[in-house]
Amino acid sequence: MDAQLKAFFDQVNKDQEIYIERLREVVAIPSVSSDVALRPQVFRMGEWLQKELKRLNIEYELRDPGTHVMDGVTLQLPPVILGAYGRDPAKKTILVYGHYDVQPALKEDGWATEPFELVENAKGELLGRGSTDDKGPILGWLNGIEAHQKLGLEFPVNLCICFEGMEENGSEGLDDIIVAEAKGWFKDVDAVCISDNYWLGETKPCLTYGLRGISYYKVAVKGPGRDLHSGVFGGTVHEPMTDLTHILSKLVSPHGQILIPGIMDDVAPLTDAEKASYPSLDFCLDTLHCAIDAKNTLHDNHIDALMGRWRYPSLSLHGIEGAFSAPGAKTVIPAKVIGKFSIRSVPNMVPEKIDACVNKYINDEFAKLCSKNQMEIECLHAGKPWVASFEHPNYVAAASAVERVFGVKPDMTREGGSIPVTLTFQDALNKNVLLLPMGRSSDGAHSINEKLDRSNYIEGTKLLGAYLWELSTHTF
Ligand SMILES: C[C@H](N)C(=O)N[C@@H](Cc1c[nH]cn1)C(=O)O
Ligand SMILES: [Zn+2]
Ligand SMILES: [Zn+2]
Repeated sequence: MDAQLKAFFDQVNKDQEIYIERLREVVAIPSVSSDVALRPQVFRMGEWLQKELKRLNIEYELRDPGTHVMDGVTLQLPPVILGAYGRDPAKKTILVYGHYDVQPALKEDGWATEPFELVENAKGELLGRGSTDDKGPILGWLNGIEAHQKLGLEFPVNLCICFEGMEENGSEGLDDIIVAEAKGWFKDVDAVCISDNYWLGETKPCLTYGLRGISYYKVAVKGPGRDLHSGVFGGTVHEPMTDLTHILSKLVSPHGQILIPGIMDDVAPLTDAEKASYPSLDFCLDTLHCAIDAKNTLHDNHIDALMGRWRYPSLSLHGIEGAFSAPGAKTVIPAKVIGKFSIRSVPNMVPEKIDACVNKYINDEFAKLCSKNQMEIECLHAGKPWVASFEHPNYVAAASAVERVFGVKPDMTREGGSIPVTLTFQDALNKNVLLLPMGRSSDGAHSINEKLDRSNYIEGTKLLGAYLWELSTHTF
């Protein structure tokens, strides 16, 4: 295996410019799943991937997740792409999942460069929406296959692929497809790997065994039949913005404490073993400050900060649709406003209980206002938290691969973000799931100036390949 891996690593080094051009091509496709106008671009990105699978002789089929309603419009959901590279019964079959949709991005949000044009800066950062989340990692798997083909090297495992285009928008329809394919396309799967999260810091790779869940809400308040002049009507009407901001201010304290009764009841207690696992992690407050480009952290020690990030729930306010947000001093009373917030959940919280607590509390708080406006709460999507066993050979193989590529043992981490489908894979396939991140903590996923460092992309491509080689030597 050593000789094959060396050849593979050399090939990846040699082809790095090709990989970067490939990343440039996919970043240029604005596959934003949460934007009605950009939905065709998500399909375009799916087509790009299908072409690539064909080029690499990867057998594939599409699954149609159906339609959904977004912003009052019925839309076709982008296809789930199922691939199979090799079906040799003598080899292990590893399922890799990734998503080809991205978060929204506008230059005027504060990007230094055009978000959908890949730019490499002097620090070797590849800037562009989706570079780290999750187009770079998806390409990492495909680049690895290409490198093996160029070398005429037999692939060490059968690779089963599941790429979806709705992860950033609730993975609508995917759970049903996974359950339906558990005894179909996924029937031979031995283990699952997802590369869609980030290192804890800047230098040390990690393996991730936990994710928070997410329950995403919108609260709409509507009053007058149209927007009003605040000079003419201010002081005469119940203003929707006033009601909404009052409700939003009751959800979470400025110190991050969730104020909804019952929400914290099911949070798994901290065990001694878990407590003991924090000090050895390669993480400090400076790492966090560097990732957020500021020092306004809630906690004054890194262990509490980590716990706040991945083992306790949090509630974030995201925005208000319909509110005046342009420059200038428009004197409007918006007729309808929609507040957006989400709760990141942890073991043993369940979406149904979260939903019951949120609905009761917001209805009670709105009733206290005695407002003549109308208020409606809707959960847009919900996914459960996930924690796996990292004793499994899937993790052992990944740890060996990290040592081969980076010369260090990885940290074992959890993640504050959510990939709801992770738990579905674990439960429906009854197989171990591993998160093997490619990018760094400072990559700015979902934020402005998202990037993937050239070294993370290239070494990460080696890591994904080395992991498959390591897996081929384990029995499970
Ligand atoms: C961790 C993963 N790369 C990610 O970004 N997941 C998203 C999923 C999501 C849910 N609603 C919208 N997006 C996240 O954690 O926000
Ligand atoms: Zn994301
Ligand atoms: Zn992602």
